[in-house]
Amino acid sequence: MIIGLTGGIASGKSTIANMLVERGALLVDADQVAREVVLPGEPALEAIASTYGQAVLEPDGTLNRKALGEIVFRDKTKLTQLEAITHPAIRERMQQRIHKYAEQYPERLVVADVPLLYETEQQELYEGVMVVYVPAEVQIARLMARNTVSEEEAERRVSLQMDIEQKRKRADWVIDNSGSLAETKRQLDDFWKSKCLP
Ligand SMILES: CC(C)(COP(=O)(O)OP(=O)(O)OC[C@H]1O[C@@H](n2cnc3c(N)ncnc32)[C@H](O)[C@@H]1O)[C@@H](O)C(=O)NCCC(=O)NCCS
Ligand SMILES: Nc1ncnc2c1ncn2[C@@H]1O[C@H](COP(=O)(O)OP(=O)(O)OP(=O)(O)O)[C@@H](O)[C@H]1O
Repeated sequence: MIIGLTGGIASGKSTIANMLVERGALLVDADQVAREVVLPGEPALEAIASTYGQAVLEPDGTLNRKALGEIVFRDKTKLTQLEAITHPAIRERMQQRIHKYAEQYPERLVVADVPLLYETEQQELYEGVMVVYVPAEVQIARLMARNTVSEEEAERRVSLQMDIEQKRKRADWVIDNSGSLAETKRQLDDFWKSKCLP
């Protein structure tokens, strides 16, 4: 079984993905793949440097993610431009990895953590989509704490994605992560049992 895992920024996707891996799922993480396609030598990194300038590179030639984030999260046009550079390569690698896992381990759950799954209309690629839900104000508070950004910056990053209430409505399974981690784990146990996973 191959499922998509999504939610809003800082809603807890990685936290939930790790819990599913502890239970035996195999994970393919779009944020991780997004990091791989911009490693030195990759065509996407060259395109980024020529589009945004040398200031988005570290002295050793790797991507300065914070600098690029500050440019693109401030300007939707620039973010769309970055997505046009990176998304085709991310999507291709994700699909290769997902199908390799599914063929190699047909009895196991394969989870694709894709933050922009609904924004990029990828729901049809999966047998179902699990949405990690927290209200927007919790998202903003957790984002401020994790990334040490201002409330204004956190609100802006949240507003660049589809509203989390919309994602919740489209979900096949909703995990409410606004309570304790133990409560979240209990919901995942119920999901695991309902799918008769080993
Ligand atoms: C701008 C970049 C360099 C900032 O890197 P940084 O290390 O600070 O953040 P990180 O990659 O860990 O992303 C954190 C979160 O930001 C959000 N986010 C990332 N990219 C986007 C985007 N294009 N649109 C909206 N939200 C986004 C996601 O919720 C993601 O989980 C990076 O996010 C990036 O390369 N984004 C473009 C590729 C992309 O769309 N990735 C999303 C997964 S497909
Ligand atoms: N139930 C919870 N209670 C308190 N804090 C939590 C809970 N779940 C996650 N967190 C914290 O909230 C922050 C966001 O969680 P996480 O990094 O898993 O989100 P994410 O959806 O993967 O984020 P991103 O979209 O930015 O990749 C982290 O600092 C995490 O430790």
